[in-house]
Amino acid sequence: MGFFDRISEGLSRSRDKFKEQMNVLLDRGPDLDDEFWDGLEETLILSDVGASAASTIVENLRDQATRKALPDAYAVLDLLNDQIADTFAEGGERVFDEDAAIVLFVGINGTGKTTTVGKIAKEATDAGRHVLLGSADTFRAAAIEQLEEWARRADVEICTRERGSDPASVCYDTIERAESTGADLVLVDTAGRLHTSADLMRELEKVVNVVRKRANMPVYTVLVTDATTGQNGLQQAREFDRALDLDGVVVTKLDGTAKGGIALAVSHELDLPVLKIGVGEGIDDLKDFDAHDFARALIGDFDKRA
Ligand SMILES: Nc1nc2c(ncn2[C@@H]2O[C@H](COP(=O)(O)OP(=O)(O)OP(=O)(O)O)[C@@H](O)[C@H]2O)c(=O)[nH]1
Repeated sequence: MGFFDRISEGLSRSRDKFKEQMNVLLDRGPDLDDEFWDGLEETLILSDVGASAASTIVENLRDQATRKALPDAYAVLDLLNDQIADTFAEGGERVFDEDAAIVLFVGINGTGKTTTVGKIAKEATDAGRHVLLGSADTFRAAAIEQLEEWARRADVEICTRERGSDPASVCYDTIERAESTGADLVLVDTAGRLHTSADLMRELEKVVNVVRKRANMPVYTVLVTDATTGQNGLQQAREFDRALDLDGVVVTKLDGTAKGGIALAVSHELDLPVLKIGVGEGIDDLKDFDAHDFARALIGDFDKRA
């Protein structure tokens, strides 16, 4: 199944929610009055795209409606998908397209960091890259074994230390190993932590700083966020970005959530490109992000004139 079919299936609940609210708004007629614009903004906010993205989208559509003398709400809705796509931050290609890079995966507990590292390892190996995994999640007992299992499935090497070890030391070992083996994509799994825990966030900052100082290739920090958490994901992203200066975001669990709009909220408000999306638990359930397909899957098409 291609990206669009997969994401379209996954986001059907988000799309149904949006459609239902839009239909209520359109029932009063297609006039481009203040009630329509306010209603559109509210519908977007209720779809979890965030207040900032919703306001940008409506402002730009209003501007286009005036410039192009659009006749009615349906003409505006024809432009909505493109406008949503344009509201995503751009520039994520470099993270996985560098000749060599270290990518650290961070986020709160259970968002899918380990799973995402495993999926990316497989994808990158299949594309001919020399991948090395680092298990800096030394906190959770099963995390090391879980990543080892993913390494086995993806057929890549992994650096680990026993549970309770200093995560920064694991990163050191991993970088040394990458240098000696010539690995060109190093994926580091870190322990999940609440963005509200100052101690744990400081620990993560230390790990990232150690890697940035020691590494001889570009270092990227990527937030793994779970779409099912909705608006809470935005607050998490703010805190992780403040602490680590993130480079991008992977949005997981987009299969079957009504809160898929959160991907846009995080990307737009924090200017973070969406690098990949997770649409299931399997090794192949990771897709490259395509803003236009995503917008189409989130909103659907609106042709009620017929
Ligand atoms: N449906 C679905 N489940 C996912 C996806 N990504 C991960 N999961 C599931 O989410 C659960 C948590 O995934 P992990 O990879 O262990 O999460 P983590 O962030 O490493 O967890 P901690 O190390 O405890 O913070 C597992 O059951 C995964 O199978 C996805 O895209 N869709």
